[in-house]
Amino acid sequence: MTTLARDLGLEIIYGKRLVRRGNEWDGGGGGGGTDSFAEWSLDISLFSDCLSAYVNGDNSDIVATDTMKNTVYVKAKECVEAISMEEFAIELGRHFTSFYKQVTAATIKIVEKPWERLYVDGQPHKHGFKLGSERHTTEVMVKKSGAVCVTSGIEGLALLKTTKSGFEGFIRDNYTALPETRERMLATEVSASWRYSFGHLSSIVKRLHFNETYQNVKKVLVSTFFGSPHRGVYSPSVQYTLYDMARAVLKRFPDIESIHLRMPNIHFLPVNIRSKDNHSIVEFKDDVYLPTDEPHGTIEASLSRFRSRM
Ligand SMILES: O=c1[nH]c(=O)c2[nH]c(=O)[nH]c2[nH]1
Repeated sequence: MTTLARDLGLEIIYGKRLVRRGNEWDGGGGGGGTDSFAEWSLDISLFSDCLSAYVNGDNSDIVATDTMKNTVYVKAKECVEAISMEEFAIELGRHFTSFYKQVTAATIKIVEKPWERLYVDGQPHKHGFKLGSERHTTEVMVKKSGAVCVTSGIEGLALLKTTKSGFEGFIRDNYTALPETRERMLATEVSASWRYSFGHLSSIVKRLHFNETYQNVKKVLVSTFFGSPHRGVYSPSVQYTLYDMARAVLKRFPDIESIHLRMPNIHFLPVNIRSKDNHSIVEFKDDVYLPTDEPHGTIEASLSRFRSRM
């Protein structure tokens, strides 16, 4: 921030939201190879020394938001091979902060539309995709100094298990109606974001495998939530399971510094129906539930490698 901007209490950020790009990377061979495809929605924010535009109406230090949008397509065109969202965001941040003297930092957020390769009769289709569910996200900040902060994430990872979950021993008072149980359904929609430990563009020397790490983090989250296929794992609360999942990710991936998890507790209510004279019409026997979205519990936490004793 310039001195004048500080005196005015003004912090300047501007950018372009929801820039959408679809990219096909040809597998070669005139349609004979295996094509890749990605559809992304980008938000660009620039921290910039363009005070005069705000204070005097002088636009000479403004990078037009239309130019930001065009930059996305020019940089996309330059990517002749499939690239991860994280690497693309780093490249955009590097461009904005090094090309324009006014731009001190850039934040790029990207959400991927979950197109997945289609399988026909168990065979991966060379150029066919279908829409999946959970979304890969990233947020990258690049500063003019070369400092970089990369987070990746997942949204909408819906998980449900029919047993091996309970909730007991919580505070009971005059307002508590919830029965204790060692047998309930557990359903959630996980949102996770994790921060990588490298902090400077110069430390990014080799091609980074963000897509592979994304897939592997997802696997660790899912397998920790469910446990082994036959025995599963007992969850005494969403809180305990969330912490277990966060710990498993930090343990498995040394280049992840911290992780934030949000796991709503999506309730499936046991159905019990009684007549006016208290005769049971439907009695719940771990079978029929009323699925609900609202209200739901929200359980979240962040775990950081340096503050934990891992
Ligand atoms: O796993 C749970 N954690 C809670 O904090 C909570 N609160 C509640 O009503 N049910 C549950 N379940």
